[in-house]
Parts: sequence; structure tokens; C-alpha cells
Amino acid sequence: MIAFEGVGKDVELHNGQRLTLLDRVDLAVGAGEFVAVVGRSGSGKSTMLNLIGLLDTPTRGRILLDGRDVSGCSDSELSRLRGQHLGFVFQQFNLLAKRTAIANTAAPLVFTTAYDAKERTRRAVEQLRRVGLEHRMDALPSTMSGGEQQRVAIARALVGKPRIVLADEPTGSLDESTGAQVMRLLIDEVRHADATLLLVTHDLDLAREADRVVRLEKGKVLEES
Ligand SMILES: Nc1ncnc2c1ncn2[C@@H]1O[C@H](COP(=O)(O)OP(=O)(O)OP(=O)(O)O)[C@@H](O)[C@H]1O
Repeated sequence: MIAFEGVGKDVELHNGQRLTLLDRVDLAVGAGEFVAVVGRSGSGKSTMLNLIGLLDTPTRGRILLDGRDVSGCSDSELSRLRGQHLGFVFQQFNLLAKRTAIANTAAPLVFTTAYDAKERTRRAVEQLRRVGLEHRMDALPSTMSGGEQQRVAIARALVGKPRIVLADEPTGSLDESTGAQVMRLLIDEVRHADATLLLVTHDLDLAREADRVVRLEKGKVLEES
């Protein structure tokens, strides 16, 4: 479903030097797979996830989505593909501060013309129930705990029924027990949705739960297991 062929990513530093963040990465991820991405801080995990999420473009190589090379896509096409196929959960939740849990959850649906406002709200309510937040539907993020905010973010990632969910250290801002609960919920919800999960994590116990583990070192895939 997603394939990397010789993907590399460089950035240019202020002094004009080029820095390689990712180098010659080949990867193929199939439908419904759970892939954990591990590696030291700075090894290129977030860079790889941002490329898979079509939030960034490679310097070299090709990224294929369902066999289609996305390198020729315009920004608006990439936005459309993201809206159609991808859901994101970040470490910092990234909720809209002035919007309620319902409005935050419904936000990705605004990009699809298929649903009117009533249907968007109905779907958001249903998804918030699934993550156990029926009692906090009208709450603003500032009045919610970190665990609750991340549940809203999970609901938002799944509300559009994406085929691929990308999660970058989603429990990194939570205490251990809340983090474990939120992670369980994320994995269960992604399975329930039959979606693919790509999870960046430092937690090796968690990585063992994945179908596959991709280990990065200095921008290269060191091993897969
Ligand atoms: N735009 C940029 N300019 C310069 N250096 C960058 C840029 N983006 C990322 N880097 C560097 O590239 C390396 C890889 O970054 P990346 O965020 O992908 O690592 P990571 O494995 O996700 O790290 P962490 O676990 O700490 O989040 C890091 O050393 C980072 O500082």
C-alpha cells in the first residue's frame, strides 16, 4: 500500500552544508499491518513518518501510495490524499485550543464534501464515544487532561476512516499509566478500523506488539524484524 524506493531526505543548513536525514530507505507496508519504527533520538524516525504522511517530500527516490508515485502531486493533491487516506496522532496532541472535543474530532471531515455539518457532528460523537469521552464532548482542550486530549486526537485521526494511521510518540507527553491506556486504545481502535498503523516509539515492549519493527540508525534502515 505504501512503498519507499531508495528514499533520501537532505536539508540545507544555514552555513550552506547539506545534511542527510534519511538515506536510501526501501520499505513496503501492506494493508492492515502494524509497523513500529524505533531508533535513537535523531535517527530520522520523524523525518520518515512525515514523508509517509505526505507532509514532506523526499530529496531522492520515490514514495508510492497504492502503486502511484506521489512525487508529481501538487500541494492540493497531497492535501486531498492526506485527507482521504491518512490519520495523524502526534506527541503534542495538536488540538485546536478554541474548539470543543466534538469540533476538533470533526475537523478532518470538513475537507470531504460528502458530509453536511449534521453528519460530521454525528460521526464525531460516535467516534468520541468509542474512545470513552461521551462525558466530555463539549469540553475545550484546556479543561481536559493530557490523556483525554490524546483520546480526542485519536478520535480525530480515525473519524474519517483512514486506511493508514501515523503516530509519532503519541504517549510521550503522558505519564506511564495514562500512556499505556492511551496506547492500548490507539492499537485497538486502529485494529477495529482495519487500518494500517505506523508507530514511532521508544518503547521496545510496545514495539514487540507490532507485526514488524523497523530500526533506523543515522537515517538508514538498520534492520527489520
Ligand atoms: N530542518 C532541519 N534542519 C536541520 N536538521 C534537521 C532538520 N530536521 C531534522 N533535523 C535533524 O535530523 C535528525 C533526524 O531528525 P528526526 O526528527 O527525524 O529524528 P527522530 O529519530 O524522530 O528523533 P526523536 O526521537 O528525538 O524525535 C536530527 O538530528 C534532527 O536534529
